[in-house]
Amino acid sequence: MKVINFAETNSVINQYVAEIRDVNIQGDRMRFRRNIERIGELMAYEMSKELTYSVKQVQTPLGVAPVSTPDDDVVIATVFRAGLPLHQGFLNVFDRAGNAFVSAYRYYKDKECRELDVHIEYIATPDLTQKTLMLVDPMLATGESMELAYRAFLSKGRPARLLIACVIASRQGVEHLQRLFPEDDVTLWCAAIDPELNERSYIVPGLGDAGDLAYGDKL
Ligand SMILES: O=P(O)(O)OC[C@H]1O[C@H](OP(=O)(O)OP(=O)(O)O)[C@H](O)[C@@H]1O
Ligand SMILES: O=c1cc[nH]c(=O)[nH]1
Ligand SMILES: [Mg+2]
Repeated sequence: MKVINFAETNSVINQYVAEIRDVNIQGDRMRFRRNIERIGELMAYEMSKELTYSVKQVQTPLGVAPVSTPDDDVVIATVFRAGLPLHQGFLNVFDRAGNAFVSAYRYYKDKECRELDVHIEYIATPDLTQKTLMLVDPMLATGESMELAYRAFLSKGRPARLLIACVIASRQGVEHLQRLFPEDDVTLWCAAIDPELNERSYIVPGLGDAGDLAYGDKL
């Protein structure tokens, strides 16, 4: 798997990442969601450069203009709930894309919250056969949710290409995906890679719980 980390490049993405991490700013839920959406828009733009293009002749009122546009049949796929603002950012760019969703939640098996399981309960997707699948989820912590989501989507057709995007990844999550995708035909785009997971499998320094920050506490 190839890894592209936008934190290694100077761009305005870093400003949005700073704001979603900042404990004094992230409490503004609308700003938090919109910042993730904006990161999605910018990532989608960068990822659009990796698609397959061909020249089409476009009839203008005054003549014919050759324009190189993407030919990929894109499906944007995400994981409820935290994935929704990132998904929207991608959809703002690839506005004709298909859309796929799974619900996955991290479930602690013990009272001390040390043993984690991920449950997938709901899936809604178009046929993914021969599609360019963009799997987007803001947090890549252990990597379990991303792997299970991918496996669930595979049961609905084998895509021609897989592109993965997240906002904050942990080193461990990246290594998890590298084991899952040893070939260079899959690329992971992320806005930062953090060094650690804590004992509850949260990314450190990370930003906290992305789903709660975007949509509020849950029981
Ligand atoms: O790599 P992992 O260890 O599997 O963790 C990553 C998952 O955690 C977040 O979802 P969460 O389970 O917090 O659900 P939520 O979106 O409902 O808050 C995030 O959106 C990922 O799906
Ligand atoms: O740090 C983390 C890990 C998983 N999910 C989150 O929202 N944050
Ligand atoms: Mg969460």
